[in-house]
Amino acid sequence: MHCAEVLSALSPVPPPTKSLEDRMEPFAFEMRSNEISGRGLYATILIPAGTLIHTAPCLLFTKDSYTAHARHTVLEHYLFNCTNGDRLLALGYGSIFNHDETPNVDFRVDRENLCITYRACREIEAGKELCIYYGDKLWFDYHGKKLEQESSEEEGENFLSRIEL
Ligand SMILES: C[S@@+](CC[C@H](N)C(=O)[O-])C[C@H]1O[C@@H](n2cnc3c(N)ncnc32)[C@H](O)[C@@H]1O
Repeated sequence: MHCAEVLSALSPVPPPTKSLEDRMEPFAFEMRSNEISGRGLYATILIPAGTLIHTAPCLLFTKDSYTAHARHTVLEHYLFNCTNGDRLLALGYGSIFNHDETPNVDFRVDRENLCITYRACREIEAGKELCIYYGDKLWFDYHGKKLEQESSEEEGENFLSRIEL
């Protein structure tokens, strides 16, 4: 018996059922782009209400580092608010959910564990875009609606702020 066969007999490793590429892709959604809202996430299967769709690990920007640096960069439109003024940048697909005023995905900001979870808040048909609610003050044209002007004190207050655990 060759050495490799002995090792294989001692600790058999089941062959992978999917290619590495398939295993790295999300299961229930895919990313697509359009000219109006850029990249977004779309259901590839029927997603039942309450399904955990994604957990995004996050990078922390303290309130001070946000105020001094991040708010002056493209990150301003990607950061999620924490109740203490800190901000989280969602990694993975967490920053790709677009906004809808009747969202089909709810999110929870978990400052302690530095993650954000996204759940279907109703049943979502295959092909539908997965959207969250950013808040009342939008900084982009939403279906032709007038944009709210930001005041300096309020800047960021309603952006991507939802429920913090
Ligand atoms: C958190 S990012 C979402 C991902 C973004 N679409 C991308 O390609 O990076 C927020 C940005 O997406 C765009 N966006 C999100 N929801 C939108 C909507 N309903 N209509 C138009 N643009 C939207 C805006 O440009 C906004 O600044």
